[in-house]
Amino acid sequence: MPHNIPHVLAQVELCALASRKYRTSVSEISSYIKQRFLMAHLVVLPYTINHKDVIIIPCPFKLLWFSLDHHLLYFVVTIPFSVPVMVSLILAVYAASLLIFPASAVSILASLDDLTKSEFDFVVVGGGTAGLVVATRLSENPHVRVLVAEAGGSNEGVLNSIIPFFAVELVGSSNDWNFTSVPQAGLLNRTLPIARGHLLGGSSSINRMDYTRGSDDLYDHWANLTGDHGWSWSSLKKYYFKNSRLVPPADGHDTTGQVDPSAHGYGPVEVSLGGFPAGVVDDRVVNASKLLGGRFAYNRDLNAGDFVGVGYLQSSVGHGRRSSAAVAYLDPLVSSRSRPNLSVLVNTVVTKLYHSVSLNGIPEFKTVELGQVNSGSRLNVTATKEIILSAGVIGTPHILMLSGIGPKDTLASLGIEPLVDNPSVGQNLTDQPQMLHRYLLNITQSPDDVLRNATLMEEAFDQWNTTKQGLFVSPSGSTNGYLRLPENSTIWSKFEDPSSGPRSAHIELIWTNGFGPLGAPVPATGHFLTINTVVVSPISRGHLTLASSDPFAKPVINPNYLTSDFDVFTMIQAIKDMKTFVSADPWKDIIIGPVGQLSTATTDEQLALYARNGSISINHSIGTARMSPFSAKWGVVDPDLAVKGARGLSVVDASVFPSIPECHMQAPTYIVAERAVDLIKARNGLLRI
Ligand SMILES: Cc1cc2nc3c(=O)[nH]c(=O)nc-3n(C[C@H](O)[C@H](O)[C@H](O)COP(=O)(O)OP(=O)(O)OC[C@H]3O[C@@H](n4cnc5c(N)ncnc54)[C@H](O)[C@@H]3O)c2cc1C
Repeated sequence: MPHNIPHVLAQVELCALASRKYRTSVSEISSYIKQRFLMAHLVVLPYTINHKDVIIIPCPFKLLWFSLDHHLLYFVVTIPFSVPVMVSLILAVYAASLLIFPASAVSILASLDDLTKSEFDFVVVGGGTAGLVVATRLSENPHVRVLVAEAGGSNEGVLNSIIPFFAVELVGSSNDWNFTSVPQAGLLNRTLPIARGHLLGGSSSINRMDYTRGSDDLYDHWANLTGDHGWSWSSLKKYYFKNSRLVPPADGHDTTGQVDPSAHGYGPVEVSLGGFPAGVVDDRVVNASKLLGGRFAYNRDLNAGDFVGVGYLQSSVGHGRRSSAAVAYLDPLVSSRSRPNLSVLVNTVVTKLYHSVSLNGIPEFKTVELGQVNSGSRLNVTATKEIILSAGVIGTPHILMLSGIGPKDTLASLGIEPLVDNPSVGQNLTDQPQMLHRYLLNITQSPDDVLRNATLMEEAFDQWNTTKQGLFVSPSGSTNGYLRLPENSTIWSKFEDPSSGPRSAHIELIWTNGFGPLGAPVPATGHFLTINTVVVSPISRGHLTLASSDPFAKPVINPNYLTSDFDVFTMIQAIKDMKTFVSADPWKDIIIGPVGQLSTATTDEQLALYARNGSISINHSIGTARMSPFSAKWGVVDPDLAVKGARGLSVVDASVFPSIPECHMQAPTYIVAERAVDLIKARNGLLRI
């Protein structure tokens, strides 16, 4: 067959192009394409339309077009003919595509006054981690009009959000909602700051960037809890792959044995290992893990399904810069001036949702009320197909209750008309308590030098600015470990295992070279090792409720940290594990001793007091609009993420998690959002393939 050679050449060309685009290996892209298209023969001509790489793929059987994601558009056309006919057809498709994709851009609107339209197919409330996935994916279809309303401002030029090392500077800044918990009974009545991102990208723009998807047990547990196999590990794999891709660390070091490339996908969020490895700490962590084995055994890639062991931390960082939902999903559309059917309105608070009609006593929500801080003005917009709440674990239940969806008596007591009596709204608030511990090290150089010296700080900044190399390319900490409680632990006589299964952990340890994170005052002398201990499978549950019917008043937040004896026991075990770990041989030449209360707390009673005195939030709250089976009387959304007892309204963010992932939350949030897009498309007749 004369066209065999072009077929082969073209397939190679497609792989090479996609490989360049996704900065991953040609063989990975090749195997992805084979899986995805299942086509034996392809002829491919790549070229550009409106700054987008477009690939024409003639194949023998089909004529259809679809988009793989917002980076690449694929046109698949039937070409059983000669080359001239094929070229004519390609030109025809090109001309048609110019009509389909006119050269205009996504609108980023700075205030309500800039909004010229009042009707959209979908209104997404909150331009955060999940919200931007939903909005950018739904608007891949040029006929679908999407509005995102985000309370915070743009992520553009927010240096602390761009430079990985400065992440912790964002907490407590104007890019943080700066919530505060009520006094915590389990923490000696201390109140705690609760951070949430207040800018495009939401918490993915201010988080520590640890990128962990949790174990296969976790998602299988979710499938059991919700009665929907679609939430299982095997079903969700494609959505995880769709979210992120592995890129080389900023310093380009050889990562063989530090990560499993086959466990990673091809999505827009860039994920990498530490690009400024702290050899003095990292090597010792890995050596101690290999030496101790057992509960501390080395795990090459914690994101490959088994989430127990010690390994190299993966972060949502690419080429020395944070890769947030805004950077990965939205910014490419802005810079390529594409997606005119997507409007993103910033500095705008969603104050309430209104229902239009009630069918069989079930209210249908179509109207979103928009407002601005320090302004009484309000504007209503309509979502003809669906309103999607992606305002996060605090914002989402807050808006639900303001709109009359929540515990009837609470709403009525605040003068809000109860439309859907649902006592689960705002309940089940679950977060992981963490502590930071310090050891004094016997070394002469560390990041602490930079933190206490303005000139070195400036030099490090210049290095990052000019070369995207050096200390600032990574968040602090490049190794972590997930441990299960010992099987013979005394706690098992009192509590059932709250974890998702044997491949999920109870404890996390994170090792950081230096007194970090920034924000804590660094002592004038000395070099330090910081270790975080985290209870990742807590039993304590909190709740959130309205303080008033004023949409700008902050809600009452009670995470109830360390109110379960299980959580206190687990934190104590975590501290003991940390001590065991740093007493291993590889640390002997370097550790002088613990700093502060850690050095005096030895008995369980003293450690419990130390834990209650020192625990803070790791900002991993979930579960305030929990997902439950269709028939369940508890829960806020069904397994398709539609709000129970309402029409036209769904929730897509970390508030729907049916149980707490024993990991960090951004990857599970992205996974939920990527699947949610298909669920929303399916019920609105928008699925093309
Ligand atoms: C300081 C910090 C550190 C963290 N570290 C990590 C980490 O290292 N790794 C990890 O995996 N996870 C981490 N997390 C957790 C993780 O980032 C979040 O769980 C996840 O991003 C939540 O995504 P979301 O879509 O549910 O909410 P968000 O990303 O918070 O999005 C909600 C959006 O809605 C907007 N919004 C809220 N209310 C309204 C309203 N009324 N009107 C309009 N807009 C509104 C918000 O401004 C925000 O942009 C961290 C979180 C924080 C805060």
